[in-house]
Amino acid sequence: MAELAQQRHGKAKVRVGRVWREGERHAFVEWKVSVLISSSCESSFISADNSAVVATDSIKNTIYVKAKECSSVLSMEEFAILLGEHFVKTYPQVTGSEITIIEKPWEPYRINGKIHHHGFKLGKGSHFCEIQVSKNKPTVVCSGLEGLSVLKTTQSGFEGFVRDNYTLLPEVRERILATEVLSVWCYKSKPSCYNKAFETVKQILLDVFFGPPDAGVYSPSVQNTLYLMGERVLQRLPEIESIKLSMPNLHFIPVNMPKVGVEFNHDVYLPTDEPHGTIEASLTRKNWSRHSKL
Ligand SMILES: O=c1[nH]c(=O)c2[nH]c(=O)[nH]c2[nH]1
Repeated sequence: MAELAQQRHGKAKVRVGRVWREGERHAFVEWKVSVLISSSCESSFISADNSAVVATDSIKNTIYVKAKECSSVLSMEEFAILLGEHFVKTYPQVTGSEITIIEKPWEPYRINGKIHHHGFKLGKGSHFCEIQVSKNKPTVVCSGLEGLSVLKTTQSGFEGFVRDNYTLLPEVRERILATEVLSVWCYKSKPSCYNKAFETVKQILLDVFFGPPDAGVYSPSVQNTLYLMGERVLQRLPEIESIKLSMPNLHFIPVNMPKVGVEFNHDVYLPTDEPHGTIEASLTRKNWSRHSKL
């Protein structure tokens, strides 16, 4: 005979994106929420009687319901407390709950000291370079930026694409646009300072992605935004010969579960990394000639 010494169940790593759109500036958080509840449901383990089990699927749904109910911005600690209390208060058989939340450190984008109304950035991105030295060819100098995560909570849509028997995606003029920018550019002449050129390119990419801090700029597709970002770099930095941009479309899926009281109103999202759209392009100057691997 075995003794059931301890048991818990719950749902782990439930991803939630929450946007609050009151006021002129949007607030946004991205959380990964895990819940474990202690409850008297030993009989589920021992004798296959599930009558006391709060399904882990319901636990997951509850996270989205509570995120929806939070009508103004709150800290993850406050959210965890109200979520944990919900399980303990709602179900007589639940004696305890453990809530763990990890928050992605999205921060509002700042342009010249002004806070962007709906643009967010994660980290700074890394600077890298790729140099090719040959005996009988000029040295090729390419620099790059990787891991620059950016997100805007509005001013993005995607319409007018192919609709056929395989299409489910609705056309939208309002969605979250999130990506992690990877870019490599190659020089045709030496800039006065490589580090300064890197900072300028990064600033241009960010400025074109986000648009002005108050109104932003509408993105009709990742493709168009990517092109405009690269084009602006070639316009502003004559020493750059070509630029490649790769921008995954990191989907924020609307959470719409009317049966449990979550009607999507551009507020609660399921953030995803995989699968993601893959959008990439290389831009060169019109009279560009030198061989490059771009
Ligand atoms: O900006 C986008 N470009 C696409 O090619 C695409 N495809 C898709 O499903 N969503 C999007 N969004």
